[in-house]
Amino acid sequence: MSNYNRVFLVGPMGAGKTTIGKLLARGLKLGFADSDSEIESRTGADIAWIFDVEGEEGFRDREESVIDEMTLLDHTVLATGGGVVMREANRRVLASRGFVIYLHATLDEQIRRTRGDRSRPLLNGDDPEAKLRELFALRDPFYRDIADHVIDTDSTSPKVIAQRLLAQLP
Ligand SMILES: Nc1ncnc2c1ncn2[C@@H]1O[C@H](COP(=O)(O)OP(=O)(O)O)[C@@H](O)[C@H]1O
Ligand SMILES: O=C(O)C1=C[C@@H](OP(=O)(O)O)[C@@H](O)[C@H](O)C1
Ligand SMILES: [Mg+2]
Repeated sequence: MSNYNRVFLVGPMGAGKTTIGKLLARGLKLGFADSDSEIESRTGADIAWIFDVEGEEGFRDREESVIDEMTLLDHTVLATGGGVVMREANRRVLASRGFVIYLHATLDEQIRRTRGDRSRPLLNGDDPEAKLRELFALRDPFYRDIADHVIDTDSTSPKVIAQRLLAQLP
């Protein structure tokens, strides 16, 4: 994989966007950014607080404006949040401004990797598994739609996935 200027990672919660993004950025000698971290630092509050006080729509408004800016950062691997594809404006800028990688994970693996983690407010309800299933059914077609490359993340470590991406990508 050479000559990548802007790489955008999309996929469901637990796919490893944040974890693999950092490793991939190092391998590509690019900077790393995460839209969720940027939203938190701009707001001065964590995502759970934003959902609590401003609701999901408040979070999505913040996300849309951060995505519009961050998709213009050169020499950067950008990890997005799993719900980024729910807004058409985000899909449009992601698809047109850089190389989009869909980190795919099966529902079982999403469940395993997010279990007990209270930092994802959408999974704090009574039935996080049903929620992940519902979100994945809705979002998977969008991830596929905007992806330039899809990689399965189920069966191996973030380090190996990053190495595979470095070797596989055109
Ligand atoms: N390929 C993988 N194999 C095992 N665990 C993983 C893998 N990718 C990520 N994880 C773990 O899953 C959790 C969620 O990863 P994270 O990078 O935050 O995902 P995302 O940003 O896509 O929601 C973390 O605890 C991380 O260490
Ligand atoms: O799927 C979603 O709607 C969300 C995913 C989270 O990011 P990760 O996919 O990095 O966990 C974060 O943006 C927020 O909790 C909402
Ligand atoms: Mg993340």
